[in-house]
Amino acid sequence: MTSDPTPDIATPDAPRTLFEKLWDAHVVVPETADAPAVLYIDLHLIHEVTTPQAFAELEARGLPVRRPDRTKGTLDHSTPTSPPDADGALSYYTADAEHQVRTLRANCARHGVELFDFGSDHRGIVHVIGPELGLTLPGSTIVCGDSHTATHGAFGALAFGIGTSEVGHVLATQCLLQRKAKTLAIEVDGALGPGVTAKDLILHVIGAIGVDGGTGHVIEYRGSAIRALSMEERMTVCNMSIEAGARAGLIAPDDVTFAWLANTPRAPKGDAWDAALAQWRTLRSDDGARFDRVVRIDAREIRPTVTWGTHPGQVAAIDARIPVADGADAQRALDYMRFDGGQSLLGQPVDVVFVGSCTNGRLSDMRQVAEVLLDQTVHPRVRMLVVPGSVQVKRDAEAEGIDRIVRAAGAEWREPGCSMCIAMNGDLVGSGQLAVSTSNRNFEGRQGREARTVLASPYTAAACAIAGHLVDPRDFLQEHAA
Ligand SMILES: CC(C)[C@H](C(=O)O)[C@@H](O)C(=O)O
Ligand code: SF4
Repeated sequence: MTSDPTPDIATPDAPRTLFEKLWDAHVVVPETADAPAVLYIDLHLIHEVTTPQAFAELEARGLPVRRPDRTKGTLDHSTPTSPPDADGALSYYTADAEHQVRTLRANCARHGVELFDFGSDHRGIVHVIGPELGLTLPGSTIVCGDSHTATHGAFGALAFGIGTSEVGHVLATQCLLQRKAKTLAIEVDGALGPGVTAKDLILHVIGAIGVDGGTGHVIEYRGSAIRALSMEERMTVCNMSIEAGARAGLIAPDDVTFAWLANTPRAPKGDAWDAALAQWRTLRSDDGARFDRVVRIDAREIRPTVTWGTHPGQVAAIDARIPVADGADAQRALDYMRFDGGQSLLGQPVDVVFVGSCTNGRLSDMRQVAEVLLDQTVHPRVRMLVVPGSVQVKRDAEAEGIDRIVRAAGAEWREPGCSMCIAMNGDLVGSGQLAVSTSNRNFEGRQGREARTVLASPYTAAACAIAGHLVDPRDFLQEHAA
């Protein structure tokens, strides 16, 4: 990795970065020394966890939702991933979980907001359904009361995760108060090796820049390795921008983006599509545009990468040794993970494997898992859950027979939702158990009390499920191919 800061000089007609173009196009009132800018928001996505108080605030002030047509709701965090019983009843983990769901349903009905409820073909994790429906569009501003809203930046949308009080502001005004962020270009060049995925790339990047490496910045991912990624892989990368502390992540839209969007139900059609496309093609950083900071990464150096600690910056290549603690934080992480510095990651026993989440719960992730699980058996010690990110992902995967491959291997094929990524719905990792997880956070207790999380790619997760311990997915994929 190299890092060369560029001077912060801007003239009115200077070439602009993609972030600056998106920013300029949405400023309603420019920022001053005393006040942040007022930004117009094109799309507000909402879910059951961060909206009850926001709607209550609206009610208390007697305000309507300003743009119900630009607000879309889904149920994902607190939802069971087991199917309804014979009477159609769902088994919620807690009364609170059920209450959140009922509250969002009532709020959406009262304010005329479309909700992708149970029974809807469009329900799923908020960051999976926005893109797959074609709600997430290049050049737009998107907010959601959820930190992984950065995912939508993969389409060249400026997408911020916001807090509950901001959710209230956006519901009431369709605007957001924001200070302009700095820009960080992460240039990844070269080709990824076989068995090395977008997840490994982003874990490697966060390891290189640190969990606060993006603080105060909007990251634009650039370079030949990024251009070569599929749309779903780009979402995996942008999704984890927040884990590097960034306000948002961006990838300039290109033909890969446009081809993906052309197949979505709600993207513009006909003449509106042609007009949109012409505008979308201008959404790139101009040659010579200045970034506040540039970091360069060589994709050829990236190996399958996992976390060994308790934040997403504590990473190592799967075939490397766990680092020896270089301070109290690292030692605490090692103690929590019950790892010794200097040990090999390979061979560490695994109890649970979770495939899903807004990072890796899309069809291509399901396909990679099926590729590894085909004609194999999950190790008897391991509980493996495969949770599609949306109803559509589940249907598409089932149409390809992926559910049958998953079940035949002895893994569970569940209903869509956030599930074990955050364990709010009762899909928990047991105390002290080691989980290999395709999600994005490995904080203490994230997947259950004293649960130990190793973040990994779908290939790595599936290979570990079969082996019953941490393995290099490349060995597995090679054996398979042979
Ligand atoms: C529940 C929600 C507010 C939270 C977030 O903001 O990200 C969750 O999605 C997470 O991943 O931790
Ligand atoms: S899948 Fe996980 S990270 Fe994504 S929105 Fe749900 S809880 Fe948050």
